[in-house]
Amino acid sequence: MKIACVQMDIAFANPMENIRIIEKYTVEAAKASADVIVFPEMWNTGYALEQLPKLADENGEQTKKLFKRLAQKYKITIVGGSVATRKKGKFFNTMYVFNMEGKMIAEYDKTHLFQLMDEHKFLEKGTEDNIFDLGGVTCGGVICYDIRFPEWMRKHTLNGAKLMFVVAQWPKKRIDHWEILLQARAIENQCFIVAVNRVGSDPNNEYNGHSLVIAPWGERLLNGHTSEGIFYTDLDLEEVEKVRNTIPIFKDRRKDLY
Ligand SMILES: NC(=O)CCC(=O)C(=O)O
Repeated sequence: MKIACVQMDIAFANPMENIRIIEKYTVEAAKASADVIVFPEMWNTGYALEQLPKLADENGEQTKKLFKRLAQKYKITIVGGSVATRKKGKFFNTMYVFNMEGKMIAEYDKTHLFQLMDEHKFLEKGTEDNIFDLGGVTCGGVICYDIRFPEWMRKHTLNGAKLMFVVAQWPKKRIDHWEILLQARAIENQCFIVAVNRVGSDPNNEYNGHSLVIAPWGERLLNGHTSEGIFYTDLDLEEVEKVRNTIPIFKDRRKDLY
């Protein structure tokens, strides 16, 4: 599975410009024969939370139309980062996943809202997990702050996920937490993690990428460091079973105790 990780800058409060960037990177990934492309968190608006009433995507319609068209045209699966949406008058931070036939296979609202960036003042919490199938591989997807909740990632791996996608706008000042938490989540769940963060800045934060791909044994297969651009990785998903057979944590865990 060849995966394209898009470590992009995000134009603040400018969805049209961000759509242009998304399309540009999708063309580039298709030319490189990637199977899957992954975008960062809230790529349509950035953290322009106060402007959501005028900027949020109503029922995600604009994003869904875009992803359907791009997935079909370029024959690529889209793990769509996340976008600011409005549903029934409330705002959410929503991930959409489209397969290469252009069919939507997942919709997930971020479940843990990050108070330090004021999400709780503007957004609603999601209530469902996020499991989907990519060519016979069970995958999961979470958003940024969600990775601080090991129980949430564990729930996805207990439900079969062998590959977890993480999309983020994780600021530079806590980038060491990002790297350590992701590596721990991969090791403790014995799964692949593909984690995409943005670069650039907004009025409140600076972002320095460090998109990571981590193997189930914990090796870092890719680090986007600080550059803006697209990074590719090829995953051998059989690694998951090998690691799970070597140290069988899913068999050894004490369901009778916790
Ligand atoms: N956008 C986010 O959820 C940021 C999470 C974050 O920075 C953290 O430290 O956690």
